[in-house]
Amino acid sequence: MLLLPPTAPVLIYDTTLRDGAQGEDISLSVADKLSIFARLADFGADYIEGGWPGSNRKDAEFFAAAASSPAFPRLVAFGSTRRKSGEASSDPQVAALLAAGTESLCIVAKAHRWQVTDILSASPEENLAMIEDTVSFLSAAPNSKRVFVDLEHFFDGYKWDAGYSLACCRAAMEGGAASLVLCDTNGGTTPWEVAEITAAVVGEFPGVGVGVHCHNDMEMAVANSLAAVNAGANLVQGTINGIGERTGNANLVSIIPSLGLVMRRTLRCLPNLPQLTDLSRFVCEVANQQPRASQPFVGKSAHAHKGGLHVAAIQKNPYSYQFIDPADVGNRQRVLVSELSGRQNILRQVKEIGLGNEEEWAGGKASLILERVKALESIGFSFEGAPASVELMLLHAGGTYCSPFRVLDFSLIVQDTHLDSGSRVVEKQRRRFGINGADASQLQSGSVRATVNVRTVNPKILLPFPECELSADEDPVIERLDVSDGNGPVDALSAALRKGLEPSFPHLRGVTLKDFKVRILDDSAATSAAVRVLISMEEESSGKTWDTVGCDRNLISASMNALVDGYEYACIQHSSACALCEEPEAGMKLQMEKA
Ligand SMILES: CC(=O)SCCNC(=O)CCNC(=O)[C@H](O)C(C)(C)COP(=O)(O)OP(=O)(O)OC[C@H]1O[C@@H](n2cnc3c(N)ncnc32)[C@H](O)[C@@H]1OP(=O)(O)O
Ligand SMILES: CC(C)C(=O)C(=O)O
Repeated sequence: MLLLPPTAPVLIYDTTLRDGAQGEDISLSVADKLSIFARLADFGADYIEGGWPGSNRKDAEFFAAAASSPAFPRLVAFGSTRRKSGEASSDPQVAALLAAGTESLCIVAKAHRWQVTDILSASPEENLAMIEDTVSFLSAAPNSKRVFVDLEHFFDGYKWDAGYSLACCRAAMEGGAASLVLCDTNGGTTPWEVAEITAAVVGEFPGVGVGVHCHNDMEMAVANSLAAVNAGANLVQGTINGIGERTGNANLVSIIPSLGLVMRRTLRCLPNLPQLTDLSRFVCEVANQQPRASQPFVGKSAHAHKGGLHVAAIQKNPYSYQFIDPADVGNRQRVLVSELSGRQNILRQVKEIGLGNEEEWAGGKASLILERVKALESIGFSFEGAPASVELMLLHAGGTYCSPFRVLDFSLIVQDTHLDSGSRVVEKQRRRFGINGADASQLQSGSVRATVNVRTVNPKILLPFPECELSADEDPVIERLDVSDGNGPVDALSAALRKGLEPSFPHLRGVTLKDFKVRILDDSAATSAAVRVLISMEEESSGKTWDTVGCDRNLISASMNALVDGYEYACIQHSSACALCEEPEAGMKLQMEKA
């Protein structure tokens, strides 16, 4: 039987700054912690565990620095029970906890008989005394208003000796604990065990706040947290993106929308749910983690539809293949184009780009593009990671669009002149690194020079240049031959192409090549295999990024194709309006056709 009515509020207790920081490769500076704390407070987390002030200087400094924040009352300092055979009043770690000055404190206490005797090497009775003494000492301190007790190994302990684990709860309550937090410390408990045990604790301590803290070792941390709430828990501990010790903690980014949108529980942060995606990405950024595309709710792929049947259905009703509106969590629906697409995938893109003439597209053009996509994917292209290339393919097929430039030819010279005759090239190159002090700059050997011949629109006929009138000897289309050196072939080609384009499209100066990925498609064919190149570019001023694809047996040609798409997409991001014509694209087409 549930103690709390189904709509009862659930408290969100974030431990990103404490348990999250226990994740491998996560190291947060005081400034990082302060920035995450501020975001969590804005988002509406009820409690924010800031760290363990008795553990290290950085955590102690964090609490001192956070004291001036208006959200300080929601900050929780974490520590443990006093050491065995000591007193809470003289335990330095307990003192550090109080020195943090927070209204809320949290202590970890062992709640598994075997862990107490064999790991803590204390008697079961001593452990109970450690819990009660520490909680009552902390609760009696002038500023501390609430003490959470994290009952470590609780579920395993309950299965081992339920009477003892419940005695730990009782000791905490007698000390004055505000909430009993049941922990699946090793992450090996199933959701049905969590539900049964939580219900038993809720039944044993009616009216007492019961929380849950789960680890993800069986990938059950979210399910276990929700099961505990369903069984009567009213507080969930977890971290943003599920970072934490070993395989991580319960992921609040999944728990919060599940509680709010599916289980219909009242949450303080619910009105801010549309900030969830931003919050998740912000924490990734600060914690130096790559956002996971498949992350539920907030990942890039979380609402991306690929299968043709799915896309056809969501055009009729988005809920045919999604259970929430992505905007509820600050994310967006996406439709991918690939060999698994149907006509509706193409028509949806046509609509999104705003190509117009949708009837003509539905009447046959969409099928032609679909066939082209399938044919190209069968020889190695992949369009789902390159939506800008798809958009350009559609624009070109649209009939009114004309490329802002054309590459007429290009060449590359790769030269390494520092090689001794008779020495193997690789050995000579490796020797350059020396034994000590090799650094990345030494990875550059030889030189690369690219030449690109590009035809583009004379900048004089492009806005914002006012002089539309070209003199008789001026051509509306110019051809430029540009040469550039680079760190590698792609860098050199990219630089030479930009040189040719920048006079007509000055905004390209703010565009950078962000990522370059090469995939060998048939590795058994070794150097004769086809290669696929995916390129990401970013416009600094808007932060907009786009991805393009190229495929060829020749790595350089594949790269050049992806680069050309990337720069073409960049050129059309801003008005390249032709001053000779009201319609920019048609005007451009006219000029290019004249040439
Ligand atoms: C389940 C969890 O995630 S709990 C949080 C875990 N987080 C962390 O450990 C991060 C912060 N930790 C630290 O900075 C350090 O480990 C400290 C400061 C806490 C302890 O470091 P040290 O004082 O050097 O302890 P040391 O590494 O020698 O051993 C740990 C001690 O803690 C004791 N201990 C472990 N759990 C508890 C507990 N719940 N209550 C009291 N003491 C405990 C151990 O028995 C051991 O003491 P012993 O050697 O006397 O038996
Ligand atoms: C301290 C507690 C909450 C913990 O991290 C665990 O038991 O996993």
